[in-house]
Amino acid sequence: MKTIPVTCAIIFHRGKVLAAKRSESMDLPGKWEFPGGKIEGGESPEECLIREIQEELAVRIKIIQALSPVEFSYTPGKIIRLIPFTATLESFDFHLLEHEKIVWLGENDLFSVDWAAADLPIVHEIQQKWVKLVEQNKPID
Ligand SMILES: Nc1nc2c([nH]c(=O)n2[C@H]2C[C@H](O)[C@@H](COP(=O)(O)OP(=O)(O)OP(=O)(O)O)O2)c(=O)[nH]1
Repeated sequence: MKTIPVTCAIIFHRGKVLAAKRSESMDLPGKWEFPGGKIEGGESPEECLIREIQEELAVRIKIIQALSPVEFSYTPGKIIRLIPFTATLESFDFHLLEHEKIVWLGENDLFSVDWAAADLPIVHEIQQKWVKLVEQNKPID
């Protein structure tokens, strides 16, 4: 069984988190996710995530903490290991280079988008820890 490690960023800003809609040209078209991507040879999960966010959204992030990884299989013989990290923004000029759109979700609308199945346990974890995570992922002025 092949396991593919994929990192993703839960980006907090002003008490909300960023969700991104996968475009028609991506796998799982139309599903919502936390932006990120597959780990490439030799890089750490954190290096991968900083690179992916720059490539997909053209912003810089600061990684704050790891959440619980999720393993999920969409196709027989292939498991995705989704490795989430919370993060804050270090630059703010978004360009959607791959996704169809982005939205900022607050505590009460976390489940208002059609999440990719692998993301659901992560969204539950965020909801459970919401107040603490918002506090821990505030930029220091
Ligand atoms: N980035 C990301 N991928 C997710 C999430 N949830 C989820 O099931 N996936 C799946 C979708 C894809 O099958 C896989 C990640 O692939 P990707 O297409 O984002 O990775 P990548 O940018 O490195 O793309 P590529 O090498 O295939 O071009 O993981 C998520 O929250 N973020």
